[in-house]
Amino acid sequence: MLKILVTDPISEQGLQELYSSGEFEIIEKIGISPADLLQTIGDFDALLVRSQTKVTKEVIDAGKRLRVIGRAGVGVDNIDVRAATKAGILVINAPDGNTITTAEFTFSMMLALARHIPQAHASLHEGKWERTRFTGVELRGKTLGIVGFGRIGTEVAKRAQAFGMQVIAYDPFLTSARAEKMGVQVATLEETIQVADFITVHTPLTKETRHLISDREFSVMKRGVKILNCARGGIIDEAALLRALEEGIVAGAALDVYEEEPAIANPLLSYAQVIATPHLGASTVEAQVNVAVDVAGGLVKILRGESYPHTVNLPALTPETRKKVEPFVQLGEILGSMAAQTIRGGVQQVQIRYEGEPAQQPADAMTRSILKGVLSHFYREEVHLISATLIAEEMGVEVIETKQPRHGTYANLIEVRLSGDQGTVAVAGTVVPGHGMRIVQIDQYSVDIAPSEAMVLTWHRDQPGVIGHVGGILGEAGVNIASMQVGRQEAGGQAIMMLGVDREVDEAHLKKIRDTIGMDRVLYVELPTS
Ligand SMILES: NC(=O)C1=CN([C@@H]2O[C@H](COP(=O)(O)OP(=O)(O)OC[C@H]3O[C@@H](n4cnc5c(N)ncnc54)[C@H](O)[C@@H]3O)[C@@H](O)[C@H]2O)C=CC1
Ligand SMILES: O=C(O)C(=O)COP(=O)(O)O
Repeated sequence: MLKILVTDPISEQGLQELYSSGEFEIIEKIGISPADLLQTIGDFDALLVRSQTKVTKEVIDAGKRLRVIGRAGVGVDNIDVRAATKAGILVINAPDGNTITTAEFTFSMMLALARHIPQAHASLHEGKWERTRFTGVELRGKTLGIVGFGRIGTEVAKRAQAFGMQVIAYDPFLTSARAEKMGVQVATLEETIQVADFITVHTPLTKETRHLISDREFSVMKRGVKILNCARGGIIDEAALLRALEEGIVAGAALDVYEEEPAIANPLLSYAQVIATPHLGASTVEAQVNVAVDVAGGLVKILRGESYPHTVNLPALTPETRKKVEPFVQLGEILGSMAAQTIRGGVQQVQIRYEGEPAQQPADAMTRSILKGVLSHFYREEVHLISATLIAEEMGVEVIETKQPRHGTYANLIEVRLSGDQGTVAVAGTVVPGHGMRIVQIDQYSVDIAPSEAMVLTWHRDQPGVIGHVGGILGEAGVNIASMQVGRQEAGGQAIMMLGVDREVDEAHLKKIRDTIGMDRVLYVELPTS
């Protein structure tokens, strides 16, 4: 039975999805220590976390059986996604379930910041009645700068507009058409933070967004600006925020997330102008049910071999697109594998040409599959669809894709051309509806043969008797020939023979074939046909 480890608090309703399927053994070890996690993870096929568990490279390396990591929420910065990708482990999340909750939370923080509610509450609890000390400001008429205009940023903008605020936003993916539709001004980061009275960040934490707001950015802000971070600790440089508070640039900050969590000894917490919560943005009953149900459903699907839309390290396809690309994904791996087994020496470049039908589809899944087929013959470890692109990049293999409309015999065609230190090889194939895959070209030779799990390829001079002779040797080896195809450019010239065989051919008999008169090269290849 597949085993799922749960290490952060996940809503019961989500876990119920897993338990009720009856297909998995579920072990809950909430708050497991990093050392225990390293000890334990090796027995599990899936890991389910929120933001507390740090899924480091060490954890991933120790997760020998791990196939999928599920994140009940949005941010995956607590997971070493690159290491997971390299290891062929799928990372999935649940980005839709906590958007409204987090937007509402951000807005609550903005109101609290504008009206000093936490400070006034604390003062009254201390027995003080300080009515003038906590005079605030209205949101109406103020400008809100939103950095990161994705799901949450967009919902925060809608709420701000309802409060009569002007919204200016910076997001590299925000088009002016969308901004206009939303009634939002699109701007650069600098413009956004320069004019805003309130600034809120809603990007993920990545290499690019770490310390996106630092000393330089604080220096251009309006004096007395109020700033919020309900996204991720580290997007705002905490040391720079401290300096900006000291200098009076920032009049107030609302923080839900910190560079280090739990943020027990964070110096920012000693500032009266800083209001702070312990990473509560997504903590509502509704959001926790939503994300847990979504991600648990995703784990079930992935472990059953089905698809789930929110894959972090593998582009997701709609069911219709998946149906269309699936045959080409299979063909791609076979072509890649065939090309890799026929090229002499190593591979430095993979050129892929999609023609006709596959050219109309997103190439990613097909390209990954081709790379898997190619790299599996050169890489020391197993190559997965998830890891193929990253491994090609790490091996320094250049990948070039081209797409073109149908212009020849075939309604669909994929050509894989490999180049390396000792030469080039090109293999092309097509999918014939109702008849399956066909290999239709090897280098300069046109052929037409169904790929089979085991094949013998010979390059020889076109002359009488070769086919019979090779057939005789295979017969002597007890190897049945299931299919055969010969290609040549001209009578008596160079030719190729491709034989689909029912089982492996041993080295001794391959050598006998090699010793046949006129034979240039003989290869036994195995293709990933199943
Ligand atoms: N405090 C909490 O409990 C919660 C925090 N979050 C955090 O909020 C983040 C955003 O969540 P969603 O809006 O759902 O994600 P999203 O993916 O819908 O939006 C993120 C946006 O940031 C933009 N972005 C990326 N790099 C950028 C850059 N360098 N500069 C400006 N914009 C950039 C993207 O284009 C995208 O539009 C999550 O990644 C997570 O870290 C999410 C939920 C709860
Ligand atoms: O979804 C996110 O990115 C969050 O930050 C929520 O984190 P949590 O699941 O509450 O630990």
